[in-house]
Amino acid sequence: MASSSSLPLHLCHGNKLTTFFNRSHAILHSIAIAFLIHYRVSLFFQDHKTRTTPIVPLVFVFASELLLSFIWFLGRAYIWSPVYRTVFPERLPNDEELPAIDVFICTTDPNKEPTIGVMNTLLSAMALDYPPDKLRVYLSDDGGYAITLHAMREARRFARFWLPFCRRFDIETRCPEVYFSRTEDYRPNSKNSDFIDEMQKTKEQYELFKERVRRGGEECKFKDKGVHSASNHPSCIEVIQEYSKEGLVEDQIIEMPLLVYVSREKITCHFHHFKAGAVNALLRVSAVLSNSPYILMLDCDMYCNDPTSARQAMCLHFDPQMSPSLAFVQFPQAFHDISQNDIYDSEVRSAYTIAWPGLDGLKGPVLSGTNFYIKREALCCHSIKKDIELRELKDSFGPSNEFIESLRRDYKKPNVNDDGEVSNMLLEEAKVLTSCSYEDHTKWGKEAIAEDYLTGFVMQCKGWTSAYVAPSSTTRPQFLGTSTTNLNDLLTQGIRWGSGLVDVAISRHSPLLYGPPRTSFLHSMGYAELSLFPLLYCIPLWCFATIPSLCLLNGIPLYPEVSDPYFSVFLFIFLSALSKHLHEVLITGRPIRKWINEQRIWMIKSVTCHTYGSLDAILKKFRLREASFLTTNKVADDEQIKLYREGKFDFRASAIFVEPLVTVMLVNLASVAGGVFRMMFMGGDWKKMLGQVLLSVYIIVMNYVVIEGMVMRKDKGRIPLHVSVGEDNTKDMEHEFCERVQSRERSSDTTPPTTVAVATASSFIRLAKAINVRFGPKMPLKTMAITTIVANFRSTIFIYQERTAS
Ligand SMILES: O=c1ccn([C@@H]2O[C@H](COP(=O)(O)OP(=O)(O)O[C@H]3O[C@H](CO)[C@@H](O)[C@H](O)[C@H]3O)[C@@H](O)[C@H]2O)c(=O)[nH]1
Ligand SMILES: [Mn+2]
Repeated sequence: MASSSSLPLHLCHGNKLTTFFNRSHAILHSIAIAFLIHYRVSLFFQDHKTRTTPIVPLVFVFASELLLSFIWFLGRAYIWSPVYRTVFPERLPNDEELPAIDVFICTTDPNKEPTIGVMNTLLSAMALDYPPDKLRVYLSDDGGYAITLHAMREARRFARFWLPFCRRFDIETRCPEVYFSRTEDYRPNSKNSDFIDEMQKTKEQYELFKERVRRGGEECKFKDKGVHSASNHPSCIEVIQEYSKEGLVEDQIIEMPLLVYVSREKITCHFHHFKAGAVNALLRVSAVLSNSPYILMLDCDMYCNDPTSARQAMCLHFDPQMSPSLAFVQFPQAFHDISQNDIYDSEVRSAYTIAWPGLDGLKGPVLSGTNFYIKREALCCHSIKKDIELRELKDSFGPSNEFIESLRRDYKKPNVNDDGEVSNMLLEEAKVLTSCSYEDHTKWGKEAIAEDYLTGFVMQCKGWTSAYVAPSSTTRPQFLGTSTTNLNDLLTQGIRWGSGLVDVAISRHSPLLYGPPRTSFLHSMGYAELSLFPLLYCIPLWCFATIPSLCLLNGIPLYPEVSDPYFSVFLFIFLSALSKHLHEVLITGRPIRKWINEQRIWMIKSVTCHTYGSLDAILKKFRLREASFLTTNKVADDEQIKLYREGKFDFRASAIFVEPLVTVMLVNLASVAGGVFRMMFMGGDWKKMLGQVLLSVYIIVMNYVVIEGMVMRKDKGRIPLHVSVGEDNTKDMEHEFCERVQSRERSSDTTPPTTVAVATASSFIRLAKAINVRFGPKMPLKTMAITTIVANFRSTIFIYQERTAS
């Protein structure tokens, strides 16, 4: 592939100064950690008679310190040699030389993913600045809803107005909803009357389109109600064709991408692998229909915000040095609904500004589920050589001859005639390819061929590389989606991610074990950080949130005395970690407030979704739990948006999320109060306890919003006095559990504990209930085991309290 000029298509640069600073900091911090380890280890070797602290809390705290240090160490991979890329799409060769691209869009549930939104994504992809005969857009509808198919036909009809309009006036915003909802910025030359006319006309057509979808939606609802079920339906594949020529000049030919609706077969009892399964089905269908060498993957809410993204990606795919091994070009996930304050860190800043550029400097970023241009070859058939046996291929890819043929052949044009008609034979084949049983006894089901993080990792272990292109300060984000901007959705999504990542961490593909011979150690470290962070944050953070404070309450010191030189080691590590984070936030151009928000949400996530996610993964490993995929809600709730914009936490979240927060807060508040009381009136030694006081105070100050939600706020988003649980089927379980706890409480012979201890204990019960609710309905026995452990933890505290008192 020849470039039209000798100028490079892209540049790749690092930042020497920042890298030098980061590496120096890493070394300094490591030395401090070495001192810490030395201090702790020597404590263990001390004569147990002179050691004032009991061994159990010490072991927990030391283990937590080690875990946090370890995950910090893994994260150094990101700062080691990050790179940033600039692309020059204008230097690409002529359009004739550009390769074809299949665009995959996945949707599943019109109730959570409004159809108009999905169609906007579709239209924005159709309107990409790329030769239309080289774009083929596939929409996978996992629910198989008639409304989606209907809307797609309407979208094609509207595209006859939208596409020419965008091309003629070189419109940058090619998502119609966004374009028409803007008041200013009707570029390019708003004064041009021709433009105004066209714009008005297109706008009218857009309104008409929405109206038709809405009306059709009602009819479809009726239809869908009858025989249809989202988890049980036959496959349906349709190449969307010309609707009618109404409203158009006779021989007006508008070049349009091929548009295909795909709904794979679903049978209730057949496991369908969620999005990964949908993508696999798309891979097969598109192989027999168009077989484009490149694929763009999009979530249904991720619209193309910069029409040049395809050309940007080609700048890297055309680079003769990178191209042979380059599997995919990843663009960041950016969101259109992020507020100034962003209390939940919905933009996931650290991933897209630190981790991805960091990995890009090693061997390439993680496959992020959406917004990437990938080589088809890298996804399924890189190992195909001409002499491979047909039988072998069928064992891997299933019985379809048509599909296997596609592995060896380059399609110059889609297997569709000019009127958009496909032969019946091919449609039948496509149906076979999307049937539930097609994957049986093949590699499709076993090797999760399309499962973002793992797919990317395995690919890179096979020698493929990837590249990351973030928008510069002067260019637009390439894609924009809907983020999770309320606590419940955020943490629910967090459970799924945590569970998926830890899944990999405890599998045979665990990055540190599977990676090193196949990919560099640094690169494996980066991958390991990503897969382990939910697990390696939740354990230490639970420990730090409870053990030091409970020890403070009981007058047990865990950290060196203020006068001890080792105290400064601890202080240094604490401050060094915080200031490094602050530095990172500032160099990525965010305000200090962002740092506070990230610290807070890090703690909140660790004790909630990371905990549940890790638990989920571990239980799945032992087959005690089934995989699940709760689709993220993309419907905006005004009340929620209002709270998010005002920067107020929305605690109307499931009890399983709110309970742990309340627990941790109560424990720490009680401990600081009790600890200070002890020091002032009971002759405690403040010098020994200062570390713990500081830690608890830090937790309380950072999570002040929880206290505010508990006692100060009066709006709907506050934490209700009774965090009631809405799930009916868990009610009985919960009731039974409460009974048991209460009867045990009644029969216990302990003397009434202090009010502080009651508060602590009762919040542990609430926590136990929360865990019970999450894991209850599916596995009563195991849940009981877990809850009993937690409840016993509570009794342990009681006993502990009594012992130390006497
Ligand atoms: O059974 C399913 C479930 C989901 N989806 C689609 O998968 C996409 C992602 O689902 P969403 O609920 O939006 O999840 P998010 O957490 O927002 O998505 C992030 O996390 C996913 C992995 O958990 C990645 O696959 C996504 O690309 C990434 O954006 C959506 O288009 C869905 O329609 C399906 O096609 N079939
Ligand atoms: Mn999403």
